[in-house]
Amino acid sequence: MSQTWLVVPAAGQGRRMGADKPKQYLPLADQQPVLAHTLARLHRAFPNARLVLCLDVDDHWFSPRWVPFTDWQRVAGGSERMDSVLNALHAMAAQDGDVVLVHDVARPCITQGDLQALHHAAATHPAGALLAMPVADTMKRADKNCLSARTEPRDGLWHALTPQGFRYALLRRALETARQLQTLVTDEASAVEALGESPQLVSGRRDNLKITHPDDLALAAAIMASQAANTPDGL
Ligand SMILES: Nc1ccn([C@@H]2O[C@H](COP(=O)(O)OP(=O)(O)OP(=O)(O)O)[C@@H](O)[C@H]2O)c(=O)n1
Ligand SMILES: C[C@](O)(CO)[C@H](O)COP(=O)(O)O
Repeated sequence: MSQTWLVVPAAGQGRRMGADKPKQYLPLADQQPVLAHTLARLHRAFPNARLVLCLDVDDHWFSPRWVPFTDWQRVAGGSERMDSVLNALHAMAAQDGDVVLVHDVARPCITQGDLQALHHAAATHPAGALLAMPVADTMKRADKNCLSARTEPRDGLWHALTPQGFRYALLRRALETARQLQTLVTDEASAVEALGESPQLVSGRRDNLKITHPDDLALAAAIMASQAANTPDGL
């Protein structure tokens, strides 16, 4: 029986947020930090999973009281998100066939339904899977003066979200290859695609917000309040 692993990249500095601490430690609903909310949602879906938490080596905000998992470890983050994830993969005592879900700590609004749907797709599709949502807006290409140069075709365009899930051996090979080629990837699926594989797109909720800019905090809090009010069996 393969094990499920959760890798949570949480070593970012939150520069675009511009706060006095990394955004994963900013208070959200009931004043718990973003990190605590994200881990609670992951634990509700996968209470027996093994958690690998990527934290900056100089992180002095983290507290283990926010980790509900019994089986967890922390690893040092890297200079880029992909380095943090690869550090986690190198620290895991995983089997090649284990399922690894990678989820941004900055996405606390993730729901149980999306988590279970993604996990099933990652466990059944050989090239893995990622939550994503089809582009619904007209897409513009800006020039250097922030003028609209042209409209990009949006047919078949999706926003990549997280979690993204893969068998351990495939994900480790993909990220190690990206590093060897000095290719900077901003998500795991990019590295897997570069191997010639095609991960499954799993249509996810549009409220799976990545907290990035200052106004995202109030938006995330509003989403979580709405989810709590409209999901009788919990989130
Ligand atoms: N070296 C890094 C950079 C990012 N992340 C994590 O990757 C996720 C997505 O990254 P992003 O939203 O860009 O977070 P930051 O890098 O913190 O934001 P910014 O780019 O504004 O500094 C976040 O959960 C972040 O903590 C990480 O673990 N290690
Ligand atoms: C992984 C990700 O959330 C998918 O959209 C995104 O690529 C993270 O990018 P960031 O620049 O590290 O926030």
